[in-house]
Amino acid sequence: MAASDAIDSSDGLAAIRKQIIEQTRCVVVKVGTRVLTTDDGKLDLNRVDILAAQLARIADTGRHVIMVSSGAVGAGVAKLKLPARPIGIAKLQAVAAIGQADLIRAYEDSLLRHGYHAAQVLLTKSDLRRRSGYLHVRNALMGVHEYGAIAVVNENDSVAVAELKTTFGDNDRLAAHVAGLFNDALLILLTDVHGLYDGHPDDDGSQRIEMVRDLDGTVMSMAKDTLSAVSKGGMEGKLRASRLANSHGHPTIIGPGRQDDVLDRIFASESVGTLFIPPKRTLKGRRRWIASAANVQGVLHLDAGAVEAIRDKGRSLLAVGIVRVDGTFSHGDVVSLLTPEGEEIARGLSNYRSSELSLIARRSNLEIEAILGHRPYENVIHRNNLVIRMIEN
Ligand SMILES: Nc1ncnc2c1ncn2[C@@H]1O[C@H](COP(=O)(O)OP(=O)(O)O)[C@@H](O)[C@H]1O
Ligand SMILES: N[C@@H](CCC(=O)OP(=O)(O)O)C(=O)O
Repeated sequence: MAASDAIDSSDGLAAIRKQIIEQTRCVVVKVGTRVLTTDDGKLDLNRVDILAAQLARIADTGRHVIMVSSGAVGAGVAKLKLPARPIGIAKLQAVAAIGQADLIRAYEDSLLRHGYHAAQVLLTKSDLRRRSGYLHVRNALMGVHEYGAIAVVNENDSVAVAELKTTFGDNDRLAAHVAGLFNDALLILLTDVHGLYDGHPDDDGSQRIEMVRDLDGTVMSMAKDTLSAVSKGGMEGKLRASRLANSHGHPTIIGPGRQDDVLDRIFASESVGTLFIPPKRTLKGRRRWIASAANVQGVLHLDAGAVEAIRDKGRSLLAVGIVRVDGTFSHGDVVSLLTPEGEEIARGLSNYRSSELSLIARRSNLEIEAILGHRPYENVIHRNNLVIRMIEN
């Protein structure tokens, strides 16, 4: 059972926290560059040590613990004594590769003092796009846990060219995707503030929000980021990652990474950071992958009748309701479904490739065989392979 199935959000805050911790079997902790860097720009080995001790205590309870750690670029800049982060992608990639060695060594040294090995896992989003890659990453992370080690994940910066065009990728989001590989997971995003504030964190009147039940536009608008050279995602990125994790059924906590006992306190169910509670209805397994991890290969523009059929009546998608097909895709690829107004309402696995779909769009099932010479499927997307609305990028 996913944690969210049993969380009654009418309970008091303390009871909800307790219930979430009791139900958590897998913990994904993400720590940002700001938390891991000392004032003089070096990798903060003391902070790694403090976090490692707490990760080990959580792992001692039998839970599957995964650390997603930024800081490779920062560590590389410090090691090479560069005056600032380089600008060009190739140089950034090289600096990340050089700094990653220090980062993983710091985790290995610290975790080993508490009886755990660190396992370096470098991922790009494309590793999760194919269903087979998604399952392999999950199996590898399970294997690391079964060997009694703790995975330390970072984006594979030196090869993640697509994500790197303008900036480094976003580890908050990567962490939400990693949590999405498992059931009963809790995502913890550690940063340099105490959680989400209801105004700018530097304003005296701003208050920490303890719990968010519905991560809607009003909550999103609380992010007041002025992005720095050090971190790229900002609070908005953390909120998007929280919403993604929530859509998988995973509670998320944005908490203070520089508080020495932050993880111990979270696992003692204390009111630390901001807790985001998932909705009761969430996605599982393959449908979760379709909605958020898979690469979208094409777009189907639907007419109003098709929108009504799939959204309101729970039907499969038929060719007759497709007005236009964009993109080049194969049978089994994930496509995005748009309303006549251009709004994305669903994603699904197409039974037909794009060249076939362009020919049979707007046509009834009776005509398909005459056009294609065969009709392998009754529908273009079966309702079991269709995810309506609960889409997070
Ligand atoms: N409403 C808000 N509440 C708290 N922090 C906010 C808010 N809006 C923007 N921020 C900023 O978000 C920053 C944390 O995000 P980020 O810079 O990405 O950190 P990290 O390196 O830890 O990933 C904080 O330092 C803070 O200045
Ligand atoms: N992968 C990069 C960090 C990317 C990232 O998301 O950074 P941050 O916003 O500090 O969590 C690195 O290790 O430097």
